[in-house]
Amino acid sequence: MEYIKFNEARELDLILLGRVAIDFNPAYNEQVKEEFKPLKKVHMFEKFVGGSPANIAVGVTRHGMKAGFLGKVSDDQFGEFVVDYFNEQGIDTSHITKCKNGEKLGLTFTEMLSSSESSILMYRNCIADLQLSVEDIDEEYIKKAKAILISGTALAESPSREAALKAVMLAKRNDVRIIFDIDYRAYNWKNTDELSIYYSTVAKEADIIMGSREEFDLTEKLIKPGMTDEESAALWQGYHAAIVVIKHGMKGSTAYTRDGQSFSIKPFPVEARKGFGGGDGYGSGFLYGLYQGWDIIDCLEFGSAEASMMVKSNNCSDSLPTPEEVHAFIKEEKEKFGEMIARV
Ligand SMILES: Nc1ncnc2c1ncn2[C@@H]1O[C@H](COP(=O)(O)OP(=O)(O)OP(=O)(O)O)[C@@H](O)[C@H]1O
Ligand SMILES: O=C(O)C[C@@H](O)[C@H](O)C(=O)CO
Repeated sequence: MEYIKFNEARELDLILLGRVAIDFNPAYNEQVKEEFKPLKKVHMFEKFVGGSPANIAVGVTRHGMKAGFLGKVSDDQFGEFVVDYFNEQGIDTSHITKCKNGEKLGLTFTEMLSSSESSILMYRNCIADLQLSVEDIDEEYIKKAKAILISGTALAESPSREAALKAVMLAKRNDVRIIFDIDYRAYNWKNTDELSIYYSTVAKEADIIMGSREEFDLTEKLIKPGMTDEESAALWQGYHAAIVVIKHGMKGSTAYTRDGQSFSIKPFPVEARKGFGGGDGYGSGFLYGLYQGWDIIDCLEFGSAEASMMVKSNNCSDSLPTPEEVHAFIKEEKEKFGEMIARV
């Protein structure tokens, strides 16, 4: 069954809007094998593009999809690094602009303490990505896409908040599907009422909503707190959502479709290096499957496999796999643990 229809005539599969940053992760390669350790003890870092929508842009592009990015970068070498990296990947950068008042890209230092403990130290003063403004949102560009993905981080502050809302409105009137990745990052928000106001505004317009249970709770705070997953899915499907994906970390995740069905998947067991990046692998893989017209359970399995591959890796962007690599990973895991390893 087809749950969502994309306008196939469109040149871009997906435009992603929002956060791009620089990740500094403890170096890990054959020459420099840094083990798990507190951040203060780390001597060498590797630099990567980071930020959830940026990572998903890389992920879907690795899968052969045509993506564009709508965002703001710093007018310095880190900004150039992002644009160069995106260009090398084949992401359309025509609508990435430079900040004019010295705002800087966020710097994220990841602490990897053990396979179940990781955290980030974030430098986000005078931040570039939240400078995206309504002038940057061009209707002609939005019209080129089958879908737009809004990262919830973009709603944290003006002027990015209005830019994201404008993009949603223009998508709506131009037959562009809206994907809302709630992408809650506490460091961006002043209070949870604001968060519920803006998240729910976009969720009401979205065709696909993806988030963790905690993220749905935050979104629903001013509507009806304490809902079950089934109640949340029904609420958003009462607006526009055709698919609502609710994640419960290691317990697994479920996609609720508008015809009242639900499909669940568990993570593939791996030795994780960090918790970050799982959601971006999941989103890239799930969306790829959806664009291929796969059954929802296959999209979920692919997303879950890609998530497991990403938590195992040392970064959230550069290691994003090709479809062949994800298929090979799934095959290997099934040979080891059985056909139903991730399926519920
Ligand atoms: N330790 C792990 N082992 C295997 N898979 C994992 C692990 N941690 C997370 N995942 C996978 O990653 C998915 C997304 O993880 P999580 O719920 O933490 O999302 P998130 O907070 O959106 O992640 P991100 O930091 O990338 O935004 C999970 O649903 C699961 O499939
Ligand atoms: O920005 C973060 O919260 C973590 C980043 O290191 C990472 O690139 C990411 O965005 C994961 O979703």
